[in-house]
Amino acid sequence: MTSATGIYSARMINQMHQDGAIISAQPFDADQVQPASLDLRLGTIAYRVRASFLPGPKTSVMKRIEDLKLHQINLGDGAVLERGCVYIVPLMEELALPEGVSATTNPKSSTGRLDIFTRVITDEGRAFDTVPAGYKGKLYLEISPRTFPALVRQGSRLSQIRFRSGDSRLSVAEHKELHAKETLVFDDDAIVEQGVSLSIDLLGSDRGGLIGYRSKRHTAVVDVDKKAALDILDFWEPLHDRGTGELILDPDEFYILVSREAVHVPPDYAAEMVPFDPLVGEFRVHYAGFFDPGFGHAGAAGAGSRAVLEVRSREVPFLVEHGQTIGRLVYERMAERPDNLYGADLGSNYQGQHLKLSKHFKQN
Ligand SMILES: Nc1ccn([C@H]2C[C@H](O)[C@@H](COP(=O)(O)OP(=O)(O)OP(=O)(O)O)O2)c(=O)n1
Repeated sequence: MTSATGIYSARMINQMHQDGAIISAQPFDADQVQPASLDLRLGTIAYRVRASFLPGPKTSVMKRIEDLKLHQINLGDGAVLERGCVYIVPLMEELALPEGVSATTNPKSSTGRLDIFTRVITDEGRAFDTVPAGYKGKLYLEISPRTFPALVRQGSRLSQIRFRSGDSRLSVAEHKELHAKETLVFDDDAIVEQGVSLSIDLLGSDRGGLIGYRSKRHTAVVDVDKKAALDILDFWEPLHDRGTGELILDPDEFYILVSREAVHVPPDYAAEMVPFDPLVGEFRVHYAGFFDPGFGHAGAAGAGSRAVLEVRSREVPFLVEHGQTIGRLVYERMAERPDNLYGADLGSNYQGQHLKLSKHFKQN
């Protein structure tokens, strides 16, 4: 195994699996290892709990589940997870990480686009979605569908994990340098600081004024494992610009919007979208997410790819305007260039996307 610092590539993830650092009773699914991440699979049982929690030092997740459990559900034949309820599911993958290798987890983009709130918890964990270096033990997924009831089963993949050694996030100067060389966002006025800023497109000029979607309430169930199965209009209300370039976010609603800028992740890098500024608390990109090496890369048929924004207002109705900054893409070095890039024959769902709902909907 190479000792290079940075995000682990698909090859290095497979190597960790062979070396016993990632343990799973069942072999990986064919497309489970992505260019710079591994999808995590649900195990056989979901525990419905009264409240979300972090175990903290000296406590295991199972111990907390025993205290907070309402009932348990077998996922073997599939089960519907209800809106607003909190479930904890032990995952099929376990870890025995070498010292110096840590990991972070994040909902898959498809999960975020369905407003299914998910976070990974570890034994003795003090933070969500954070796996400390050298962690040995099980992984658990907290799941809470916020908008649509979700049909899941053993093996469903709702979240993903990224491994890294050291910290290879780029500094301000390195972001500026990489942007000058590779163009990270296609915008003449790009703001490049600790990451590149992304703003909202509320004109939809290239889509006949379609600016996004607002979720409907009281819908049918979404089967998380079925692609292109659902009619958009049964679940979403399309939103059109009426010449103002503005939108009032209702705090009780969930929105899918799109970035104004096309984005680019060069092959030797991975990126993560984070809220623009935690102090701008009125609205946020809800789940943000991992961006793969090669996303938006012309050499992987990605030129022009936009970032999809899952947006919620916090407490009050909040007016957002075309071009308003909403998120930040922070770049990190890969430990090595992945053999395959996002979009290059990997069955990737979102390469080259503009405004795009999750893969579960029939796209017109
Ligand atoms: N808020 C976000 C998060 C991610 N992405 C893009 C960049 C990612 O490289 C791509 C795929 O992300 P995931 O791997 O998280 O998504 P899925 O696993 O659901 O899709 P795929 O099967 O295509 O990998 O989507 C996006 O446009 N907007």
